[in-house]
Amino acid sequence: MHTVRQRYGGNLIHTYAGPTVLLHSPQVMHMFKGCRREDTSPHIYAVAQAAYRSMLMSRQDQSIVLLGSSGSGKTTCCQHLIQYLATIAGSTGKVFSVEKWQALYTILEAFGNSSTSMNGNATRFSQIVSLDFDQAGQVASASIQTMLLEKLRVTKRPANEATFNVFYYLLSGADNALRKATPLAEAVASCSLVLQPEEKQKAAQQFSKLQAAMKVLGISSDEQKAFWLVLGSIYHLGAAGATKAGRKQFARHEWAQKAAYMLGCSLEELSSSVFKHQPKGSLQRSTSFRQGPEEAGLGDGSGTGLLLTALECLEGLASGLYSELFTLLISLLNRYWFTSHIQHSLCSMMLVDTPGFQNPELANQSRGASFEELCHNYTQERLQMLFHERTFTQELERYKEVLAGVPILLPQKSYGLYIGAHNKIHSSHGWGRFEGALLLCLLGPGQGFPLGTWPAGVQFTNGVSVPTGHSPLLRSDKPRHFFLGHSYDTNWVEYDATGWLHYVRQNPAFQNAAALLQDSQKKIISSLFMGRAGTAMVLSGSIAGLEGGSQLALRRATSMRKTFTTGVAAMKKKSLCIQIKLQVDALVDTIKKSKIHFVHCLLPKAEGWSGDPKGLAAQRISSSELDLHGEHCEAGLMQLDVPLLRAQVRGSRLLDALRMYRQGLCSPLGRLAQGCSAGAVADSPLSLQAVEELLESLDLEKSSYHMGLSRVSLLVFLPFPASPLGTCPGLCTAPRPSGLAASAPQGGPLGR
Ligand SMILES: Nc1ncnc2c1ncn2[C@@H]1O[C@H](COP(=O)(O)OP(=O)(O)OP(=O)(O)O)[C@@H](O)[C@H]1O
Repeated sequence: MHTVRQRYGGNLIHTYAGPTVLLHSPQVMHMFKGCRREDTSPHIYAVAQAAYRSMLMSRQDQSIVLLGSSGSGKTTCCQHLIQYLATIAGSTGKVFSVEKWQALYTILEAFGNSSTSMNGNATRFSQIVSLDFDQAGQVASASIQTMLLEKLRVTKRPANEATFNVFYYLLSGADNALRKATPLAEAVASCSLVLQPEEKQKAAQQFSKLQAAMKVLGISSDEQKAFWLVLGSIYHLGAAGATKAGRKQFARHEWAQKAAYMLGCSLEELSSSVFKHQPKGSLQRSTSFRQGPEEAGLGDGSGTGLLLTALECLEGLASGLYSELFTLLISLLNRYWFTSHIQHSLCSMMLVDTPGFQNPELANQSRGASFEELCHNYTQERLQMLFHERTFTQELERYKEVLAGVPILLPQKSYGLYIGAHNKIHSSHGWGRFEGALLLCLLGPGQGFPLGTWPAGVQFTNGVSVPTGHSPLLRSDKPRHFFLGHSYDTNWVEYDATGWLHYVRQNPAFQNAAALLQDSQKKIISSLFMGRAGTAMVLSGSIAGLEGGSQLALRRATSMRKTFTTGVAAMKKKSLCIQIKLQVDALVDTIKKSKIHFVHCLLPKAEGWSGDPKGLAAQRISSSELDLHGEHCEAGLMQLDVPLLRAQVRGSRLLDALRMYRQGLCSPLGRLAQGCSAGAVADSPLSLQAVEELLESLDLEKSSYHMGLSRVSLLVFLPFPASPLGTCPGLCTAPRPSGLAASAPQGGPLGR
């Protein structure tokens, strides 16, 4: 029998396997309600509570940023955070019930998730879910902005990975009426080749769930039908394929004809949207885009060709259609959330969930990582950089005077990112000028760090010196492959740069998708897409969900648009690579204006690690960790991969943060201790005043501390008298509630 140990409210709870202890339930939520951060032990509800309380006390926007590897539980945590806030804060007019949030995630998971080698239901886009709170601390409105959708997944993806869930749901779940209304019969028949019977049954159930969720969030049956038509047309375009040589055209016209019918246009119109405006030229390869990249290839993988192949044109339109559909979906979801009480919102809580670190090797895959995976890793790195800035740099800056003379070892910045754009990568390094330029424009510009030196001759930078024999960028012995050391070299990812030139060029067919939908002869399609066109869709294809609603939502949208429209960005935004960087800039700029709470999610186990300690991933971590391979521990019923966990903890710089904490920084109580340990209290009247100000800035009640001449004493908190969770098995006590009720703060709404 295994013992599960869990701390709640500073009290260790013991329970035994047998009676199930729910870590996430309304009962547990109420244990955290109203608590202060220092009263609670680590739990995702504690983070939600701390952010909520901080927002009520300071009236400052808050954000909760989730970091970690793919499959480490970020989206799951995000859902728990929303459920906590929706339950504890409540909403005006009961508009924002937990059921409605569940409906939102059902829809997002259908259209934005897919099965990857690292996660059976991986998020393939980045999102900011914002809750706007009113004077009473209740949710008054909400909105969602999405960016970095992996739209090319509809046309090409790593071998053995799936496209977006919704395709499988639709093709498995469409009933007779829907099949009659949309010519999906052939598509449904061919889908049965892809899915096993039990998978098909599950997908069909998910389709019913999706339809119900769309109804709950106000998406009408006509609107839904428009969605199924566009999805069906994308599927048929894939089956139509494109010619291998000669004139650029569809390979199988009968499928293209069906796609045109579903889109409400003629075959000629569809054909010209896909292939027109393309310079004539010889075609190198072509096949159906439903194959993997290895099979499909990308015309000019050598980096020398400049013409788009017929297949690339087709990929452009199909991914453009999906991108437009996703943008519309987000717009419709926001339409629902904005319906009520929009004028009264005062502060926002932003929940940031992005696809986690991708490393095919962790899933025992021998392929190199793709460009899309680089983009997700880049986003994670930028968020980690933000963590570094907020946790270390700004904290030290804040207490610079107090800490004068106190030795603080600041962890170095991750240098995997900062490749100087102004340096040239020569072809002698094994990968082409274009791929080098691509990497540089994605990872480098404007970072403003001084130059370092890369031993192999390429100059790049990290803001600190590169340790001898180490480089964040290494050549692979495979052609057009390279390694990038993410998370301070704890997560080496091998990339395959074949065909990356594709991403520095505009694909006109992608741009044609919007016009095709707006000009559709099918009213249910054209009215929907025409209706949403305009200023709200300015960044269509990049950021979705910029419609106005509450003042706070408008402010966020304006801030994001600004990132795209000012300075150098405005001139270069036509480059797809720059667009990716700008999307991440917009994400980071938006949350930077708020108080940020970070949640680091850790992957407990990975196929590519635990099974083979001598695997490539293991060989590329430092020797001190190599010694510990094979060390696994059992916690409860789960096998943990200790070396993998250790690498993640190192990569997230959590230990450095804890060290800072021990030195007296990084938390209200820590800051208090720091005031004492630095000897600041008795040194001078000025220091004394600084400590007083410090204490005032913390939300500690005056009665909970005593300030003397040389030290500050914290008064011992009294234990909480009774448990409200008598019915919850295994939980014997609860955290001490603070004097301030979370949903009804003392001293007036949103105030002290
Ligand atoms: N605390 C947990 N305990 C057990 N399983 C969990 C926990 N959190 C998440 N999971 C499971 O792990 C899987 C991956 O979770 P999730 O999709 O939330 O990860 P993620 O970090 O968002 O991944 P990605 O970055 O790929 O989107 C899911 O099947 C989920 O049910």
